[in-house]
Amino acid sequence: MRYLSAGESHGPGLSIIIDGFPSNLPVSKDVIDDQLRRRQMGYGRGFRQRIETDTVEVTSGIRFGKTLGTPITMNVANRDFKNWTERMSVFGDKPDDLKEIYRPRPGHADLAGAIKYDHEDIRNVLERASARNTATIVAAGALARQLLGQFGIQVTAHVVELCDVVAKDLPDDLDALIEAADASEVRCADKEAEAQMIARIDEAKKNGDTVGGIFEVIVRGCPIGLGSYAMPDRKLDGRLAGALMSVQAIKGVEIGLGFEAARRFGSKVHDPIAHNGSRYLRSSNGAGGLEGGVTNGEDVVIRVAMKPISTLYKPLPSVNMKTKETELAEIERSDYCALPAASVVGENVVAWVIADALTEKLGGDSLEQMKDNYDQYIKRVSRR
Ligand SMILES: Cc1cc2nc3c(=O)[nH]c(=O)nc-3n(C[C@H](O)[C@H](O)[C@H](O)COP(=O)(O)O)c2cc1C
Ligand SMILES: C=C(O[C@@H]1CC(C(=O)O)=C[C@@H](OP(=O)(O)O)[C@H]1O)C(=O)O
Repeated sequence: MRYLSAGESHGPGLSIIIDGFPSNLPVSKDVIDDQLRRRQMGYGRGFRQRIETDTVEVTSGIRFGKTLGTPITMNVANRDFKNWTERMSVFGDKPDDLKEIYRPRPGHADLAGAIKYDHEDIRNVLERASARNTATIVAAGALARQLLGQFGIQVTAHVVELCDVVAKDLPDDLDALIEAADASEVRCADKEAEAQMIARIDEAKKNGDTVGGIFEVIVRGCPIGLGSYAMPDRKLDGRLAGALMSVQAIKGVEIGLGFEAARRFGSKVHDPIAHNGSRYLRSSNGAGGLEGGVTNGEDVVIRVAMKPISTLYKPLPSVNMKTKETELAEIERSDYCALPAASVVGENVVAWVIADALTEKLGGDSLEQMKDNYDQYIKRVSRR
């Protein structure tokens, strides 16, 4: 499966075209819209989310609520465009009084993008570099989740650290963990930590500053054998890390114990193998469900680090690219913290990659063929 996405943050809208999705999968617009709604939420978001109420418009690839196996086109409108019609006009003339951006914001694509694409007005860079684009990625992930649901695979995420606040008291049971995260304004299942996290966001806002943090994505129900060790680009750990790292502001991905594994002896890292009479299982999951780039039947567990939002209301020094004078960086309307939203993006990105690996494993033309092949495969697995 693959996709191409397009769209500027304050242009008319965003689009995504998905290719390779199997046919005959019942899909619901409500499920997609619900994921889009979740992506907009979270304490610390800026004013933009009060303007937008994201919903998807599907213009190809689905008929009578089922996928056709042909390219699926999904569009998400930018409600804010009505406030930008002249400044973001597609074919109109540039307004004489247009305020252009010349002072790149550290942490953004502004400087490198303006030089790379020969843009004077940095808006030409930031419009596409913006994380607004994650709305379409989430829409694709929301379709993928519906495919995964047919095979009992569930993808969830929750916030484990925000700035220097660490969630400690987390429920062991996954359903309870997710219920608590869903009820939290910062998607953190530890109530005490949640209050401190909210305080950190308030502190950042008060100081014209921003915060990031870490979220964890958990995939339950993955069969053993997704991905492959045979070629580097088929390794599922690399594909997951690559997809997550391509999300705006994501700067680190750990699978299982991740960096902690490097600090321990092997005997305290690797997961002993047992058999309970019907299947192989592990007494620990330091590998995070992936060995050799292949799922091993345990939960896939990934931790993802997001840097603090780059636009600072109390800006850092920059350079005016017109005059080369030292000036403060541009201020663009901005979030203070988008970690809860990023965790929803992460969930959906992971859902996409796992669905891609599943269609690869099972043959992805129709849901029926996938199901037949899944049943056969699971039978074979149970005989090993
Ligand atoms: C959901 C989400 C919302 C974001 N909101 C903002 C924002 O309001 N202001 C901002 O400066 N950066 C925001 N970012 C981060 C920037 O888009 C990102 O840092 C920038 O494009 C540079 O890319 P890089 O951090 O991946 O290098 C957001 C990121 C995500 C995932
Ligand atoms: C629009 C979204 O996020 C935007 C991501 C973003 C950035 O620089 O990445 C900057 C802000 O844009 P604006 O200046 O329009 O408020 C965020 O609001 C969204 O997530 O829907």
